[in-house]
Amino acid sequence: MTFTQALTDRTLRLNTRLCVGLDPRAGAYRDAAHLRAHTLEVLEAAAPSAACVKPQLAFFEALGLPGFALLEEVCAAARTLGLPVILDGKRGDIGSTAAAYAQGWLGGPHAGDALTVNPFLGFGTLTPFVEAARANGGAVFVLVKTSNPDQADLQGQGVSERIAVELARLGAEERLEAGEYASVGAVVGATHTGDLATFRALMPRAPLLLPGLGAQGAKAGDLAAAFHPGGTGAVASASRAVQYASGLDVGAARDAARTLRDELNAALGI
Ligand SMILES: O=c1ccn([C@@H]2O[C@H](COP(=O)(O)O)[C@@H](O)[C@H]2O)c(=O)[nH]1
Repeated sequence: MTFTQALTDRTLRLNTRLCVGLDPRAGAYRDAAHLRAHTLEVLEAAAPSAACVKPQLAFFEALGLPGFALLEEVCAAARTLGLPVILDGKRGDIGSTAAAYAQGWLGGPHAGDALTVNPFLGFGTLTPFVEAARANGGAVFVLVKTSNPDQADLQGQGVSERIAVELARLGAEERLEAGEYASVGAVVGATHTGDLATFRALMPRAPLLLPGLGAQGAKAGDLAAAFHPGGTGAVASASRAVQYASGLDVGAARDAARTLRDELNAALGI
């Protein structure tokens, strides 16, 4: 089963459109062992409410070698829990270096099922990522319009729309059954509620990753336009609002994930 098939399958089977972000912040813990234990506990607690999990590579890289070991553990635990893994690395470079990133993060020892990718260096530089994703049954989520206010500095002037059109073109290369999604997805901030319908329409076969739920102010009730009827085609992501819902209380993380899942479903009338 490919990443997008697994994501749709879990979305419908568990009735959840929530992506749980894992951003383990070293400063929140006594030591590395505490960080490791809490991160794995949150993952397990939130999993029943999650369609997928999104470890943010920056927080693992910041830990040095033990961070890579923990990332492998997180990916293995996610697979045991049946959770597709989106690595949030926002990689992008000239083509030959992009190929190395793609090899490492979509096929290497720390590989996820999907990777976030930065298109700033040009559409041609997406090719190694797309090829690696397709070869491995994985996916890429390309930055189209990020959730942060500063995105307007560079992503205005129709730039996001141009990226979306290119992603739709790439997705159209794939032979898909009805209800299936392409291996080329898009990151669209959940904070841009007024734009969700436009991007959904521009990229009909692309899975959408909507970060910004919770801590960045986006509300589950405002995201319905990103989904197809039946509640497929998108996942909304929350990291701090789950992992640190109430300090390091794992029960609160479990409850927060449940609440966000239910709020997303309520917005869709599901
Ligand atoms: O447009 C984007 C793309 C990625 N992110 C990442 O998602 C999480 C958000 O964390 P919260 O705690 O839910 O705010 C974080 O890892 C970002 O790097 C994003 O926020 N916006």
